[in-house]
Amino acid sequence: MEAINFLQEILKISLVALIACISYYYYKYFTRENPLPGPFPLPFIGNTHQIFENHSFDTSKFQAKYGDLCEFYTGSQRFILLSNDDLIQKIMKPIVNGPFHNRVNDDDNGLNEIGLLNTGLTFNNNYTDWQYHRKFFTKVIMSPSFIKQSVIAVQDSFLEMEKYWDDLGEDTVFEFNRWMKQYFFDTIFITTTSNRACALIDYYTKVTPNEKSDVPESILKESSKFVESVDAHVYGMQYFFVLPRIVRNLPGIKGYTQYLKDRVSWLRNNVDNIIKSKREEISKTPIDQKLKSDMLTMFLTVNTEIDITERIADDLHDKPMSDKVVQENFIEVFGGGIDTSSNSMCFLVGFLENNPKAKQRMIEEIERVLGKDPNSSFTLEDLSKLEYVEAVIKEASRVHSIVPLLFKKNSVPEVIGGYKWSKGTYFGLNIHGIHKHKSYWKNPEIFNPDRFMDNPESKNKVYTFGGSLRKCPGRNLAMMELKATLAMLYRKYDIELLGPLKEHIGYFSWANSIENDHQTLTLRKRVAKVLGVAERTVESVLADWTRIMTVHLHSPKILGRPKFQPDENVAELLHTKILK
Ligand code: HEM
Repeated sequence: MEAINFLQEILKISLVALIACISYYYYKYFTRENPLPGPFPLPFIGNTHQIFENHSFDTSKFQAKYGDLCEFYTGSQRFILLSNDDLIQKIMKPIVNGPFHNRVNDDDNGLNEIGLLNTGLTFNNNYTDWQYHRKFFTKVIMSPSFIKQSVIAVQDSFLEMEKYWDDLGEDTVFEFNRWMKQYFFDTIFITTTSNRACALIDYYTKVTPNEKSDVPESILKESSKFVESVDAHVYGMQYFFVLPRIVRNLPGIKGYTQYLKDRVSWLRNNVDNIIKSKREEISKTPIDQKLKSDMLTMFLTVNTEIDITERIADDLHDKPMSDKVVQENFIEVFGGGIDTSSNSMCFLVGFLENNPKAKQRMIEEIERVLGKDPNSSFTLEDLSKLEYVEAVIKEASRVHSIVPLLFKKNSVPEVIGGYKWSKGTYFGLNIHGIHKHKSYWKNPEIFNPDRFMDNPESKNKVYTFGGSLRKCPGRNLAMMELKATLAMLYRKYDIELLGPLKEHIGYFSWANSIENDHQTLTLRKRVAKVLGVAERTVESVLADWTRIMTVHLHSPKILGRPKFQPDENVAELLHTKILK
């Protein structure tokens, strides 16, 4: 009897606590600053249940129902949704330490839980730290010399991928999204570390389980886990930011929350090992020998006696970077540069295959600028002449925004949309909605790259890479990679799309839409047997990769300088032996 009474008391107290929480939630809701139209939120979860659809974070329906200036809630966090260009102008201004510099609050519990707050770039609210890290990205990734070097890496990765495609044969059905993911992973890895990641060969061995690979299984497994963990990291950023703590810890969801945490922590440990290997490689390099100029070497040598960064450091940051800081920045490159580029390629192929005229015009430009021989190599200068290809990329990213929603918050009270907002208000910039807004775009639903050729000003209205000082630092690299990949694919292959890509839009689709979906196609070489020399080239490039196989993700055995410098070696192969 006593036990029942006790339980009844507990129940009563819980009920009172629940009613108090709900009352407080709605008290805050009904007394909120500048009430705007928007869906009515539920206690604890807000509108989270209305936002998720098909694994997507879809806010366009709010714009359709409530207009260009409206609101929604995730948990108790309110977001002001801005869906036209005029509303975001002030936020997108590049102002030093400006009022909209940060994306999240200093005390964001989700990002804190997964260790992403105030580290690296994306969620770093400490302006001086952010500025210092950003310098590396700007000086390295945006620099023409880095991009030039990357043009070679992209061509090498493509050659490797083609070799696998050739082996699979023309009637094979390809899951293009998966190939693209591995391809961009390998490309980014080699340009940032000078080492090979083996993601392509790992995927190839997965689709051909009966074939024996030269690469040890342990390395392939490691590579797989690395790719999976980068995915978890990108997805985790959004998951922990958007989902309220109470939802993350619900039975059934909690296990997944833990899985994401475990993967991110695996990634950190693994990157630490890569850093250690690189440190050792650097320390074993004779003083009179030039160090490689990859991004990781720059991070590790800054403010040391062997600094190769040409004084990137400043008075505020005159100490070498700790492994922890290097790790965070290094992971951001992967987080920012793989899904975005591979998803872009999938949408590009989807649009081009459904728009034969645009495709034809693009192929003509590629052949005119790069020459008719589909195997000839090209440079950054060549790529810069591909104006129509660039228009195609911009238009595809307009019709299907790769990052459809951006978050910004104000650090001081600000006026937006005619309302004064207290500091710490969250603004959701509905890029998808702005890219399709009828007031700015004629026939916005139609894929028409000509709009960028006829009216170059249109490009200023596209926010593929965001805006403000935080505009994507990987944009030059990404644009080069997309142009190069489109050129290599379309100068050689006829593509048959076997099914439409589902129209996922929304923030979560940034990482996962293509993962949940499958873009299947077949590839047929247009100029099938012209290869001759080049076919041997592919073989020799691969043979060299195999010889330098001791250079892999993080094995301590690789320490010391490999006999071959993969980048220089392949570059030499491509540019001296083959092209001359
Ligand atoms: C098609 C490819 C890409 C797209 C569409 C894309 C898009 C974006 C967008 C929209 C932002 C947010 C900007 C803002 O808040 O206004 C961003 C930020 C960022 N991107 Fe990219 N990106 C791409 C490729 C890359 C690559 C290749 C890298 C790295 C090598 C990269 C690294 C980053 C980083 C580190 C940030 C955070 C910058 C900061 O907060 O200062 N991205 N990107």
